[in-house]
Amino acid sequence: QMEEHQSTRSPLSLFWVSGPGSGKGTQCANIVEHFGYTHLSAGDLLRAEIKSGSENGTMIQNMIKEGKIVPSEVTIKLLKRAIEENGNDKFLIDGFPRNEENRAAFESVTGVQPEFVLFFDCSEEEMEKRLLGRNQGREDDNIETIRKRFKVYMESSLPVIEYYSAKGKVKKIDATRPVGEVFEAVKAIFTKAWLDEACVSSLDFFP
Ligand SMILES: Nc1ncnc2c1ncn2[C@@H]1O[C@H](COP(=O)(O)OP(=O)(O)OP(=O)(O)O)[C@@H](O)[C@H]1O
Ligand SMILES: Nc1ccn([C@H]2C[C@H](O)[C@@H](COP(=O)(O)O)O2)c(=O)n1
Ligand SMILES: [Mg+2]
Repeated sequence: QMEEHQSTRSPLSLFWVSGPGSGKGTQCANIVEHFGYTHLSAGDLLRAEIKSGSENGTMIQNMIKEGKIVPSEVTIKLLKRAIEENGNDKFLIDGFPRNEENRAAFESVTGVQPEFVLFFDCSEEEMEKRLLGRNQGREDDNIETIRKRFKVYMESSLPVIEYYSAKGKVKKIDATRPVGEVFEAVKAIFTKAWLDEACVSSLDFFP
């Protein structure tokens, strides 16, 4: 059982919840370079855990192959460690929260609420085409696993987007467009968020 609210730091975090193959990994380098966020992909952390030969490795590998969501306790421990080991105070957390359990557990363990939630809207047809053409040797880039991942996305991840949408926190981008156009839309959102933040700080300064 993880202790709650262990960390004294309260970094700014953004969640990035979108369908498999919608283009998150492709856009992250640009966001890191232009806006200074540290990109943390829950999927990458889980894959690294498999490679490291950890005791959970086989369980994680089997779940990823089946397109299932790994128990929150495991994923949050990895995210929390990555945040604590990093000196940055701005994190873009990709592929998380994937379901209601992920969301509620992260909140109760870290006490952190996302500033906003980035949502790449992309058709299933386009995402399937992209995943089948990805060619990065991922064990879940096969049509059987892809179909399972889409089902889990619809049933478990979309409700999380709806949850944040009701709180006015979702920034939606049409991700079906070419990479450059998607980045232009991303840039507009991050620039606005940056200006809003600067505005709040200057109000603090000149009350
Ligand atoms: N806007 C785009 N137009 C066409 N192809 C794209 C676009 N964005 C990404 N791709 C391609 O689609 C594939 C999947 O992209 P990427 O790995 O970035 O998706 P992802 O959202 O991170 O997926 P996952 O959730 O499975 O990690 C890659 O081969 C990438 O080159
Ligand atoms: N919060 C998460 C994130 C990812 N996973 C597992 C299940 C996913 O299908 C797989 C790949 O993730 P991706 O790289 O596509 O973001 O990793 C999870 O269980 N929980
Ligand atoms: Mg990815």
